[in-house]
Amino acid sequence: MAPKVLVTRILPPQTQARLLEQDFDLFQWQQDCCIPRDVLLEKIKGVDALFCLLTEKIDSELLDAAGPQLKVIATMSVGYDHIDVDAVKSRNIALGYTPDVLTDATADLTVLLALGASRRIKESIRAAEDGQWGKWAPTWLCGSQFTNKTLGIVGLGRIGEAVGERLKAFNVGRIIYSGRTEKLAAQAKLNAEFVSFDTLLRESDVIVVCCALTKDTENSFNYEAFSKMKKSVVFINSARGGIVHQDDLVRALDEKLIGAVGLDVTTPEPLPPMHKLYTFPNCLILPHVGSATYETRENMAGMTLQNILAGLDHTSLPYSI
Ligand SMILES: O=C(O)[C@H](O)CO
Repeated sequence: MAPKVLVTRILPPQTQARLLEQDFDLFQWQQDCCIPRDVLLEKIKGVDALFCLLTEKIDSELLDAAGPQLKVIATMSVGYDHIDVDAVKSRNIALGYTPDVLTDATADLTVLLALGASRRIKESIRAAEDGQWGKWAPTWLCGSQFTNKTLGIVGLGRIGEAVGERLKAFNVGRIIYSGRTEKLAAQAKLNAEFVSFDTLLRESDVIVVCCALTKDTENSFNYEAFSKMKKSVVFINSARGGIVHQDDLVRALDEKLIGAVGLDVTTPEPLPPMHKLYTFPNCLILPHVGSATYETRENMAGMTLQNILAGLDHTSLPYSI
């Protein structure tokens, strides 16, 4: 009998074609929006494999609704804070994700945000488009550059390291990082120093948040943290919105405690268009597009399908959590 497989979105074209070639009893959500929770809870019943995105909360309620035959869950994401990993593992369900493949795309976008925020790209584009472009003037729309500055990386994992490598090319003077543990190989490659979170906050000119969202990192960028930063700091988050206490970020911007902000992630997502964060000229916000290149998304989908096939085959997942 063909395995029952639930896929929560239409996939990038090559993987979508491969999916349709499989001998699956397939339910695939066809609309260009997230599958509603009630539909997911209904459709999960009796499935053998779930192909999900970071938009679906995978918790005990969902696993109970699925039933004991569920063999594998594969998320098309490297982050898995939307998944109750203990609940999945305690049911002996194989769990897969997509590490490595989105490192370059996400690091590229993090650098783009850092450059964009520090060089006032949002104000510059608006000025050009809104007819405020007057004659060249010595200090109009000046930002700051990275030469000889201190870069602070929060979380020197794959993406943090790739961001460090890229920003090195902009002649930063010093790279410091914080995190749970020292990362000796990456540290040596970047000539970086492991410092406390407090030191990183106080000494960085540019802070990039590249860590996972966990109980320990949740809301770690709060008012107290913003108060310790240099007033000129460029603060970038391309990891997860929940790492930042967003109301405190608004307050810090209001009180001009920080220089410029670049966010690819917020709470909630999507961030409502009327949100106060959009009103700050020095706060650049993108709609969670870190991994959004055709190449990367196709690779992520392909890996997720490989995980599903392995899980259904009772072999170990090629990319397992
Ligand atoms: O976790 C992930 O895969 C990323 O946030 C998607 O861009």
